[in-house]
Amino acid sequence: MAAVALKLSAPWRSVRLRSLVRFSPVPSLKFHTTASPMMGVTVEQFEQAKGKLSTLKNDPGNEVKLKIYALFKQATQGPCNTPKPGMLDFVNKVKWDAWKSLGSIPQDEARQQYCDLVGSLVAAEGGSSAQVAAEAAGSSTTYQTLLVTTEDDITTIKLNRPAKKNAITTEMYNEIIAALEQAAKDDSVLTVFTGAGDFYCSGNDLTNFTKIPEGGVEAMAKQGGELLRKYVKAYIDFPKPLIAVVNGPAVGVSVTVLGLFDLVYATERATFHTPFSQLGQSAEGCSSYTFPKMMGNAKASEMLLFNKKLTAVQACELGLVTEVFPDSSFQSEVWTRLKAYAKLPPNSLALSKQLIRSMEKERLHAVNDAEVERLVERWMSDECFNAVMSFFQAKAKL
Ligand SMILES: CCC/C=C/C(=O)SCCNC(=O)CCNC(=O)[C@H](O)C(C)(C)COP(=O)([O-])OP(=O)([O-])OC[C@H]1O[C@@H](n2cnc3c(N)ncnc32)[C@H](O)[C@@H]1OP(=O)([O-])[O-]
Repeated sequence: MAAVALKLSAPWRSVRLRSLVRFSPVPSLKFHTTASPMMGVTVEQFEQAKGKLSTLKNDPGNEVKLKIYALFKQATQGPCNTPKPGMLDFVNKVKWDAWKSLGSIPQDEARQQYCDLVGSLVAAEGGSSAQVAAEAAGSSTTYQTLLVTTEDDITTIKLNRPAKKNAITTEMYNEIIAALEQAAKDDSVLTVFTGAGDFYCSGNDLTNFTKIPEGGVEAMAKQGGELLRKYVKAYIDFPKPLIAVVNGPAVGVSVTVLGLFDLVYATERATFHTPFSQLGQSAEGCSSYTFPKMMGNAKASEMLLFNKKLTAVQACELGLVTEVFPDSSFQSEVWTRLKAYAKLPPNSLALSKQLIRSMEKERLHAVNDAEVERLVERWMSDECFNAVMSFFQAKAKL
């Protein structure tokens, strides 16, 4: 999609660009209610976000404009069910693709994402209370793969590649590290991780293995190892309460690092899967230490060696998840609670967290180093190569 969208490039406010953003049928929104907050966004807030869009001075780029268009359509009309435009109808085809790529995400989730995205664009231009967290240090970093916002003393880092089930690309690892560094420094009390769309995260993006640098597979494995070490370190050293709002299935590295969070809230729809041996790989995210510690060797081995996928309730029984919520009330219950927690004295919270973690820090860094060393070897193995190839030949799905 990116390649086609680039061909649409036009200056902000040009006729062609306007046709992308304004194309949306604005009137007659089909909401069930006009007042009740759904996932924290009211119809009024959605309308305000729509109004703010026209005040943007800078062109956010075609990728973002398509995303805005798609979220608007999804928020107001639901999933895309219209016929696919013909191959030669380029503009309508990329718009249709963008809308279709949102799959079946609910209208309230789309409305939330729409407001988050518009809010972060407005904030990046310096005009909103919904501040982009990355701006705190004076540099107006915007993220390509994340939505990062700070509101009600909570910095939220939302993985934002719903069409790829939030699989983590190399760029995304780097952005998450940067977002965590920024959240550690900003004024927020809590930092929350969550995913856009119906998945929390499908783990490491397997296309990372197909980008072989000049030094070949060995260089790719070494660079990947360094990035992973830095990534996991960012969680180990994170100084404030870190909370996962697991909005759907979670796979691989997104599950293992949960052992480094302070609270994990999950919808009943979530599952937890670490299919390392199936992929010819080995445990990471400090899970070879945190999982046996929290659930005992036998249960941890079932997950880390034998790929057992846990339901949210099972993960809660084993101590990986703090609490499970019905899917229908997940967002409202969790956010109500988090907003109340964010009013607690911030220094007391941070210091207590650091006390709990401090005994473990050195050990966790050592575990991270050892796991990365094993993985670098694994990534050069035939077992791993064959598993990744099977995925791309569509032979294998978890
Ligand atoms: C770094 C440390 C070591 C490793 C740690 C790990 O995390 S190990 C764990 C590593 N993780 C895995 O092995 C998970 C591999 N993924 C799967 O097995 C399945 O996609 C699924 C079960 C997650 C979802 O099945 P579903 O039928 O509900 O949805 P769908 O399949 O239609 O997906 C929609 C689109 O997303 C794409 N996509 C999704 N995930 C990935 C990914 N990780 N990568 C790349 N792409 C991914 C998928 O190709 C498709 O793209 P398309 O065709 O539209 O261009």
